[in-house]
This record gives sequence, C-alpha cells and structure tokens, in this order.
Amino acid sequence: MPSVEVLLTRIDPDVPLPSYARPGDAGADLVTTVDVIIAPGQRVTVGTGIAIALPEGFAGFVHPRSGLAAKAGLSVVNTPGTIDSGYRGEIKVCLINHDLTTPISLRRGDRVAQLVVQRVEHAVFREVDELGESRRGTGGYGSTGGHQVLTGSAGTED
Ligand SMILES: O=c1ccn([C@H]2C[C@H](O)[C@@H](COP(=O)(O)OP(=O)(O)OP(=O)(O)O)O2)c(=O)[nH]1
Ligand SMILES: [Mg+2]
Repeated sequence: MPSVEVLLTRIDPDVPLPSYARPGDAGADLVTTVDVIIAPGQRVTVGTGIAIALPEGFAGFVHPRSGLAAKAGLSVVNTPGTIDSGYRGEIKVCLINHDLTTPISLRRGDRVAQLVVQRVEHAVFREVDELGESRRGTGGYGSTGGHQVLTGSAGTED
C-alpha cells in the first residue's frame, strides 16, 4: 500500500491514534472521545481527539464501519464526511442511530468510524454549449434496471 505522511496533533492526549486494523485496509479507525447513548433515530456529533494537516491534493473521508452499521444501525449522517486539507480543527463525526427501537451505547475509545485518505483534484469547470454524446446519455436512477419495484414507492418514476 503506498503511504503519505500526515501530520497529526492530539486534542485529547489519552485516546489512541487512528490506526489501520489490517495491512491492506483503506480506512484508519477513529474513536469517540466521549461516552454516549444514541437513541433510535437520533444523531450526535462526537470528537475523535485528533487534528490533522493533510498535504495539498489530499482529502480525508469519514466513513461508517460496516460491523456497527449491520449490528446496531450506527452510521454517519453526512457519509462520507469530508476533511479538507486546510482543516486544522478536531475531526468530528456526526453519528446516527438508524435502528428503529434500540439505543446504541458507545464508550470513550470505541472505534466508531474510519478515515480514508485519498488524492483529490480540483475540476476546472468550463461551460460549453453541448456535452459530448455517451452510451449512457441522460439515463440514471435505475435506467439499467436490475431491481424490483417495491410497493409504497417514493422517489422518481420510470
Ligand atoms: O465529518 C466531518 C466533516 C467535516 N469536518 C470538518 C472538516 C472539514 O474540512 C470541515 C468542513 O466540512 P464541510 O465542508 O463538509 O462542511 P460545511 O458545512 O460545508 O462547512 P464549511 O462552511 O466550514 O465548509 O469540517 C469534520 O470534522 N467531520
Ligand atoms: Mg464546506
């Protein structure tokens, strides 16, 4: 796995640094600095205890962890959260409990999300009269099929 040095300071000196659980992992796990109970449907923003300085041309993306998502319904409201290279504040995670009935109890130090560091580029937006043709054209939102239409539909019509 290629690597990039990311400068880091600990806002909270007692929480572990972000770490990759396995050698090929894309995401470094982030912990909550606070104990919190998230009621069904509720959201809460927690600190991770760290601040970073990403090199120019990189961004961090805060993703949920699939295990907690599947087992408990825990996710990130703005998934993935975007950490700009110029941001020097504490990385925070806006967690949500998607479970309809059961609260989620988190303890300080629990790994609640994961940070994926990626190269990014700025687009130079150039307005033109027409866009080039493509096989997909304007088709989207299920235009290729592959799913059953469920009852109680909400969303776009086809
Ligand atoms: O999950 C997240 C998302 C964002 N941030 C921090 C880092 C990011 O660089 C900054 C701004 O994020 P974003 O651009 O998504 O939020 P905004 O609502 O557009 O705020 P701003 O007006 O400050 O850009 O907030 C986090 O700590 N956690
Ligand atoms: Mg912004």
